[in-house]
Amino acid sequence: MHLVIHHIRFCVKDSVEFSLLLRDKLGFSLYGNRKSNNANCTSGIVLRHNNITFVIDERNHSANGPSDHLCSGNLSQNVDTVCDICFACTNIPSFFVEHPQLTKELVVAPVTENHLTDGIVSYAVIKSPIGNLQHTLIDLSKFKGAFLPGFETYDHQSMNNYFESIDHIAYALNTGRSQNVLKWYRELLGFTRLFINQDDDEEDGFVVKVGSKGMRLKAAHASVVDHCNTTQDLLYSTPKFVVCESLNASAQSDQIGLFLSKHLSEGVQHIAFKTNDIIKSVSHLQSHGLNCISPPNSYYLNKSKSAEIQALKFDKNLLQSHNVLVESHLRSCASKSDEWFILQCFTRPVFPEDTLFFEVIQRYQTNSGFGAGNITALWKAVQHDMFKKKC
Ligand SMILES: O=C(O)C(=O)Cc1ccc(O)cc1
Repeated sequence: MHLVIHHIRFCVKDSVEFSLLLRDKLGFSLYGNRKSNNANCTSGIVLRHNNITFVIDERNHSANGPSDHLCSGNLSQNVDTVCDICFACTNIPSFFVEHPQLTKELVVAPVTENHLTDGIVSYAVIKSPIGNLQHTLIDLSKFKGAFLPGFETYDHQSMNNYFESIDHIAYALNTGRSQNVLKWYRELLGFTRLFINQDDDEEDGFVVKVGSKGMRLKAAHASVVDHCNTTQDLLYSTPKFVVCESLNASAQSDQIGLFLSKHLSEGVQHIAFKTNDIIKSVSHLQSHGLNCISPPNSYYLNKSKSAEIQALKFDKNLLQSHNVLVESHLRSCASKSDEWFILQCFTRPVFPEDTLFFEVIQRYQTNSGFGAGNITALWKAVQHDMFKKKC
């Protein structure tokens, strides 16, 4: 099954406030709203930024949204959170036939076909293996309407261009759970393992260890189809997940443990936006008051990092003032084809519970992996940032 992320749905206490943050600080535009008979309804705000679409719903314990489950529901959340990652795909009925393991308990809404004036929409909703998160599968190949049935859309000329698409989504998991979560995505949605970098071991994943603390990371991506033109196209729109677990099951003293205790379950820890000009993107965040995490002081002072930055012909001061991390592989001679670099910057958490954060990533000649050095630097920076209040 070929999957593309259609939208990500959030469930928050105050949808207007979170939408304002996304609009003012991250440059999202208002694209639509869920139609409602209630004039005061603030749920179902649709925001767009290039190829990224978010739907913002409000937490609600008494009513769980319209009963048809079409990109709604799962609102009974105790904290602000990502509650649904919706995949556009085709052939949903055969997906269910091929996966008899999808028992009733795992299906939130069975395959439903809606015949509308704008065409036909088929969808189903399944529970993901992760905490409070569900996946909507939606087939819009026979739908000619704007966004989705049940939503009204607006013209949005003021489209910003700070981010192009979603590069990857990271999940925070309980210790020991990565293998089962990846197995679920492999067996049900046909994901394949993606190696984080050359130090990633098939079984053990990529381990970051600083002192007695650390985390284990593994990654996977959805299968790619062969009707795209280039490998670039293939990975561009393909969902990619990174799963992260603490090395220490009882730790609340690390960022994964702290996420789990504040989020009250496993869930989406960060969403990475791809850009082709990280300085422009981060300048926008900074000038609109969305702070990014500063790497440790020693990061830019390190001699080999300075040499790496110089070899890439980047301005070290500019990178430092924008809190941008750098990782590269440059060949000094012969073929330039295996040169690559990754530039990354991470925002502070955006929810009141200090859970979800965003990442901005710029890639050159690498579509998938993550630099070992950048991950370790981020781990140190986040540890410092999250726990300095407690010191
Ligand atoms: O580098 C990335 O973008 C990753 O996704 C890896 C990662 C995952 C979780 C962390 O807390 C820090 C880094």
